[in-house]
Amino acid sequence: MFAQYGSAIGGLMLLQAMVQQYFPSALHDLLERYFYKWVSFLYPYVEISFHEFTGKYMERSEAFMAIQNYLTENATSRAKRLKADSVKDNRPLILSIDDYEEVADEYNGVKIMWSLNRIVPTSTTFSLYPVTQNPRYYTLTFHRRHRKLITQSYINHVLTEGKAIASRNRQLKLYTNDPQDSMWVHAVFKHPATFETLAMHPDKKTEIMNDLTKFTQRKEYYAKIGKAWKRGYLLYGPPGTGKSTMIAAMANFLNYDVYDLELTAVKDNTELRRLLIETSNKSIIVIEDIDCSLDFTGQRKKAEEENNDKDDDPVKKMTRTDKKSSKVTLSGLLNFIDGIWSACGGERVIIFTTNHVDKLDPALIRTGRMDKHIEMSYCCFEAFKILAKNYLNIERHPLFETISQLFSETYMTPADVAENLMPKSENKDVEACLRNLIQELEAVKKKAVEQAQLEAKREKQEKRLNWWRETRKKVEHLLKKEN
Ligand SMILES: Nc1ncnc2c1ncn2[C@@H]1O[C@H](COP(=O)(O)OP(=O)(O)OP(=O)(O)O)[C@@H](O)[C@H]1O
Ligand SMILES: [Mg+2]
Repeated sequence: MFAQYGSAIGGLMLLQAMVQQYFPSALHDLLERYFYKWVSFLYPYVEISFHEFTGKYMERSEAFMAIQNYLTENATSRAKRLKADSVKDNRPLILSIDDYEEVADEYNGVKIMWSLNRIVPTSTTFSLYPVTQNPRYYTLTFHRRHRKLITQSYINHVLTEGKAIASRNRQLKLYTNDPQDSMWVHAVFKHPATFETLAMHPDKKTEIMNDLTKFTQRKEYYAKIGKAWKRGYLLYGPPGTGKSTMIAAMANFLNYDVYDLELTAVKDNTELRRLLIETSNKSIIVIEDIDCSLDFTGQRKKAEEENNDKDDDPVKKMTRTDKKSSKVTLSGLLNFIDGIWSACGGERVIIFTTNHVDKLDPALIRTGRMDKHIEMSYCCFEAFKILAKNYLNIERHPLFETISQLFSETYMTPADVAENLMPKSENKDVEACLRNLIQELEAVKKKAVEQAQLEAKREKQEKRLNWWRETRKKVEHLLKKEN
């Protein structure tokens, strides 16, 4: 049908060229007007082009990329000529429709044609296009009676779907700020941690996952209340309880890039602002160990540091110098977090981690700044079961009862539990690993009991000493009185 219409249009084109050459201009204008009426009468199809490069500086068009993703996923199975794109990092081969190929799509029962074409230059001129080949463009063809549906709904559907596919398939990146030139440098982010493998009570895990999902779906809500589309998490807990693992699991869950911001490498607030502005949408900004990163606690810490200056330990000295040379302030950081992203739009998660939540300035952790405080604590039996599944591929075992009892009596970090569950040699079986853990748990429990006894003894001695001191004071007082 398209071919028949095409030859009819070709005939009309020839006629138009003859008219231009042989008829006077007044008549030629009149005929041209009718020409377009005939064309639209004979060819009831509407065509829309989406070019690969657009704008003054010929940037790659987002719409073009979204359409490419959409067609690759939805329509390539129906295309006859496909192009295989080279891929890195063992990712699956990407098949997209080849140049000058057409594919049909259907939307609400309406047939739509897509074709991929290239612009053929009329003369050899200097090209602004960043590729040596002729730039491509997609043409969308549909019957004019569906104009409203296509322009108001279908195109939007293709672009949204295409962007979602890109976000699903994109390679996550891990950025870190380079202390030399204070720029973000990145590597591919490939951390195997997921919420499934994270050892934590399932209820707590579900709560965090729901919180993240709700956040990603609330674009309109944040716009309505006039707040930046961001969410702040404070992860706190002893070393080895999975704070960094949780960040990786969040990044994999949300499919967000991670920006690991090393505050001690940031010179001043201006630099901090630039780094924060340069972060992309859909990203997690991480500031680890905030209590060690900066002089967050203000005056209280200064006094402490003056005392510490007498300390000659070279490592401690170096960290102190780092802290002093960085002029980033607590208020600067908080203002940026609140201010910049209100203007930047885009969804961002900011995560602070600390081992000592009690040492943080209340201004930093007050509600509104950090939306959710997550305690990463010692391993419980529920969390152990996840580690046992990860490391030993078991869901139950007769020794679980003993282990459950021990977890209710003592503390061990998930990192230590994981370490003890790991088979140390080839011939170690599941039971040997579990017995190894039991032995370690018992040793920790014994140590804790001994520690507690020692503490109790010390407390008792202290009390006795105090009683003697008091009594001596009283006796001395009485003797003085009598004299
Ligand atoms: N909750 C957990 N679930 C699964 N693995 C864990 C968990 N916690 C710790 N691990 C294991 O222990 C290792 C260390 O944990 P991680 O680095 O996440 O601890 P952390 O809380 O960030 O410690 P730090 O305070 O020292 O930075 C991880 O590589 C992981 O294998
Ligand atoms: Mg960590």
